[in-house]
Amino acid sequence: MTENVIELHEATIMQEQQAVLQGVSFALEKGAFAYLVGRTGAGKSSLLKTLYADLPLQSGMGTVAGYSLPKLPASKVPYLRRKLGIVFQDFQLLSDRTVAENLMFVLNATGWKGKSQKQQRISDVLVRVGLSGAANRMPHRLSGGEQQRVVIARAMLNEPVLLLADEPTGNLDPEVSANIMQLFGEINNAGTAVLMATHNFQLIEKYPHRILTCKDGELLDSAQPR
Ligand SMILES: Nc1ncnc2c1ncn2[C@@H]1O[C@H](COP(=O)(O)OP(=O)(O)OP(=O)(O)O)[C@@H](O)[C@H]1O
Repeated sequence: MTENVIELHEATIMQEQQAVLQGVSFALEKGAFAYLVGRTGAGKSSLLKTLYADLPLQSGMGTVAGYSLPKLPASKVPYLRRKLGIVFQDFQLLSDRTVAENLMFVLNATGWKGKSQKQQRISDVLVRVGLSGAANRMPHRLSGGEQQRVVIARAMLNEPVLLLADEPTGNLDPEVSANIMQLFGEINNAGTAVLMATHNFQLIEKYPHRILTCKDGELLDSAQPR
């Protein structure tokens, strides 16, 4: 049986009291990779926010990582987020802490115990993103691409089943963007599903995957052409 990490059925994606997308139905299987595209304001970020329960799902059905979205109580949101890795365009690292301290902050906030286990996990994720030497550096001393790798390492701390990325290469030059895409590919090959919003069609051409398109208030799916 295939497991889906995302299932939406006839969902309406809302901002304030306005419907941004209607009749949204799609599933993303465990370990799959899909892009989310569409013009500015088409609803990509709103859809992602709904998936990580930053916006409520008020109409339609939806589950993410096994959590049912409609009426998800606020007390359950941290448990859902622990199953997800979330990566944004602007790096959002704590600027007054080292790379390792940024990662430790998340481990402490998500209930990890044991100093040596935590240090080991930090070391493992930094190796995975190719930054094993950066643990004691301050974020602003790193390049944009390196900072984004730290953000990806942070997103991987709790071994998410799903990585949600909103314009993760938006501020990076083409070569660094390609490196970040290769890293997403490795993470995906290791079994984490990825849903990535992007405007970068060169990357999509170079690394082809299923494409979900926000258009005219609907979500179109390259896997289900009309
Ligand atoms: N916080 C908010 N409050 C009210 N409306 C919002 C809010 N954020 C976005 N919107 C509106 O929701 C619609 C969808 O915006 P959204 O940010 O999801 O689009 P997007 O496809 O991610 O765009 P971009 O590519 O520019 O990031 C837009 O009409 C936008 O003006």
